[in-house]
Amino acid sequence: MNKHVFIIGLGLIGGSLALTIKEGHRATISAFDVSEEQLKLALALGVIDMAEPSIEAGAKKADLIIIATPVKQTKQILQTIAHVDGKPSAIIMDVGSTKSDVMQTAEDWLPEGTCFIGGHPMAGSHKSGVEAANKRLFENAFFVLTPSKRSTAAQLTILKQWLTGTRATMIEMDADEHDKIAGAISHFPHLIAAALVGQVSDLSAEHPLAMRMAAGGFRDITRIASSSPAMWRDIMLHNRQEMLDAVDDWQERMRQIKTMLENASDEELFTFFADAKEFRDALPVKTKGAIPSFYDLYVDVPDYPGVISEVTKMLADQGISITNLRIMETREDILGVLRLSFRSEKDRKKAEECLGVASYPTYVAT
Ligand SMILES: NC(=O)c1ccc[n+]([C@@H]2O[C@H](COP(=O)([O-])OP(=O)(O)OC[C@H]3O[C@@H](n4cnc5c(N)ncnc54)[C@H](O)[C@@H]3O)[C@@H](O)[C@H]2O)c1
Ligand SMILES: O=C(O)C(=O)C[C@]1(C(=O)O)C=C[C@@H](O)C=C1
Repeated sequence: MNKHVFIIGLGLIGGSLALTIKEGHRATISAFDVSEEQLKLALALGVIDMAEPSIEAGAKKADLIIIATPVKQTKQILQTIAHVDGKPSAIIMDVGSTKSDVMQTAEDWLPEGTCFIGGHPMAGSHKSGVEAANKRLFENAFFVLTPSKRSTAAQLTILKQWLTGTRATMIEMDADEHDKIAGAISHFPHLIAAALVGQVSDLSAEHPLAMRMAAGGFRDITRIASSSPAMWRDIMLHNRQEMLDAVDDWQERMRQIKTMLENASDEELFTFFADAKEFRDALPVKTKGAIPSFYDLYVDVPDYPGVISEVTKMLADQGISITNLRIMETREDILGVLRLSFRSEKDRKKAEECLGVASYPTYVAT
């Protein structure tokens, strides 16, 4: 019999999951979203098969329910679902960036025997909405699952089968440990990115050139400050203690840096940067996960008219598709002024070979 998947909150993550499930399963996928616009768009883009008029209507018939709203709403939705007379075999999951509060709400509200498994794909974007949904978003990323008293090993296996199309690496983790790690590698960096933007924003009131001069370094470290403010407000409030601890730790680090600067301690400053570089360089580059790889290739091209079309034609002649092209405004630490993005490592390798034959130096950023 045809299975039914119901997604609540059809934005970037809900939409991307719908696309991955569609690929691997013959299931009807329906969704509910408070935004009718999102539902209309999702239907037009073929992301879902049908829109539901309410949470109750979709939850009643679903085999798999995915809650993909901001975390504050997820907790309210769990309370709504608790009153729905759904299929006894249904699996309910969420995709929220914080886990402890959500797991506690499921435990407090869902009736005995209802299956709930927490989820968090460690991949995303600063973009929101179903228009940004992408079936490859989770490829090679970690997908954290937090099983609970409300789930069995067999149900966890079924859920993993539903999620095979993500091509993500499933890992199981306790909610508190998840929140500690995600707090350090995702939540706190968003706080710092926004604070850095605030610092430059204040500076540009007096020095308007600051905004225009902002180059690769500032752009790289602050890309995530363009994310949804509502989503990040909720994440901060749902991982508040970890954030408070991280702020304390950060203040202590800043105090140490201040001392190094006051004392002009060149050796200590060198060690500070060298230690950071060593750890950062050791992060995996080929797989997604803590830091996603985008299959980018930097090409050092001479400065003459028509050079970009020469490069793109060369790749097109070899049947290699480019998913994105950017002319770098500054060279920074990367040689090459053209950044080409590809869909896969295989395409990037082919492009590297093709451009190498034509004597264009190419570089892969690590
Ligand atoms: N964006 C990321 O990088 C990322 C990555 C992993 C996990 N997450 C988590 O995934 C969840 C969704 O994030 P997103 O990036 O897809 O956000 P999004 O803004 O793209 O989508 C959220 C959707 O939920 C809908 N919504 C809000 N309240 C609702 C309600 N009460 N009922 C039904 N629909 C409602 C919104 O209209 C929107 O369409 C969040 O909990 C977030 O923490 C985000
Ligand atoms: O790439 C981005 O824009 C993200 O912010 C993705 C990111 C992250 O911090 O790494 C954001 C939130 C998530 O819960 C998981 C992934």
